[in-house]
Amino acid sequence: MDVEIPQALNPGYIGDAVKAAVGHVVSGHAHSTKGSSNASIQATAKVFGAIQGHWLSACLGVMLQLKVADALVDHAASSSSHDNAPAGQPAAARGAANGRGAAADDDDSAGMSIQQIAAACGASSPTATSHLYKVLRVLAQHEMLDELPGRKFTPNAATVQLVQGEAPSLGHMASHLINPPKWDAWKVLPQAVQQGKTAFVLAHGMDVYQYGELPEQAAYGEEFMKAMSFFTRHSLAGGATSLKDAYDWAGARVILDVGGGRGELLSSAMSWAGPQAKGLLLDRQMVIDSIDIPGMFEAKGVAGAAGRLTLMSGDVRQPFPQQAQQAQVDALLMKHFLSAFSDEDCALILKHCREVLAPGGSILLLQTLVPEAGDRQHNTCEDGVAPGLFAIEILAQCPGGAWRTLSEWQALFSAAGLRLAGNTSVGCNMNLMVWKAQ
Ligand SMILES: C[S@@+](CC[C@H](N)C(=O)[O-])C[C@H]1O[C@@H](n2cnc3c(N)ncnc32)[C@H](O)[C@@H]1O
Repeated sequence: MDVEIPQALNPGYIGDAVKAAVGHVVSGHAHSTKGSSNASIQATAKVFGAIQGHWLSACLGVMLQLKVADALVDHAASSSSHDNAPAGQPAAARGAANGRGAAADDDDSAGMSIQQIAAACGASSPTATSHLYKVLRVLAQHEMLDELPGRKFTPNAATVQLVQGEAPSLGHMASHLINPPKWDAWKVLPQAVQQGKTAFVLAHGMDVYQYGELPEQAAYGEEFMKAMSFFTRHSLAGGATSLKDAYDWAGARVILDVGGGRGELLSSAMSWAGPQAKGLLLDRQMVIDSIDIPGMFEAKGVAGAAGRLTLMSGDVRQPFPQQAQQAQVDALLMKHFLSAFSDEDCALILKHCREVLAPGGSILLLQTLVPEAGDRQHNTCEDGVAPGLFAIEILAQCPGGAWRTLSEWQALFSAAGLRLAGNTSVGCNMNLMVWKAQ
């Protein structure tokens, strides 16, 4: 049924006086036409969208830091276990299934009241509860959770993903990306751009990896690693072609993952390559020390992983360790890794990569591609990742780094004597680029 919205309440309604004023400001003429005023309103809407994106991110930061998603999902799970609803079914869905409606106010299981949430999040003074309510209300308007009548909230599909538990999740990724140390960097972005510096270094006096190695930032470092493990698994999900099908893994006897994190990708590659494959992983010492071989490799069916795996610590700007030099690598993986380095460092790293490749071996570059200039169709990936914005996130954190366009990668690789032998979209935001010696 169509409902007529009174003009005064309709945000799309703009009175004639306002139209005239906007037309005057934009065109410099008092006699604005309808077309020009609409165009200017649309342009204004884009600017407000950009401004408000920053505020929405700050509100999401509140939800993450106060662990609101964890409280809501825990509450829904414990409510579910108290009645005969199917296990794991959220309270709201259960209310609907019972025929009482999800918004049953008197039913403690139909969502959590703002007072309960505030108490669980350490924000229980009346003013804090009122602040939190307003933040959660706007997050509900943006579908991060659902609001019910009576200032109650229930988890939805996004809330469930924002839980920051033991297993790597979108919650860890979101918290990592919008946590205070990163905000410090965004605050000084204008100066960093003007001075050609790295914003994170300007804000903290060190790069993001050095920061994560500080003993007092252990939780930050751990969250970063969980965020990366989540993003690897996520980026390769969905899409028309899977990474498993996009490459002849059976032909890879030796696989090296450079900057491979905790082995999320290498363990999958080894499981696809079969029981004869050997794996090597190169990363920083603190990452190598945190790798759980049974939990990551054996769990994915890489039988006898400990005997087939070589874990190496080192800095990729130095020649790779001896074990890699002797390995004759068939498939050298780099996922969301090379993008952290400047063009000069990339040239050095590619030289080191070439030194360990077997004749005929391939470099498998897995990156989210920034669209080429003028290509507006690929501004946003299927999962909402905007590669051009992520490019700035990396630019702000990693000296000289940025996500790049295909032609920018081609320039770097061809200068290193490598040619593009294949480029396939794999997963929801990822391309597999295969490079071979020219
Ligand atoms: C963005 S993460 C990507 C990890 C993994 N490839 C993935 O996609 O999940 C970058 C990785 O590079 C490692 N790294 C950063 N600088 C490095 C360096 N100079 N030498 C070796 N590893 C480095 C980090 O420890 C981290 O594990």
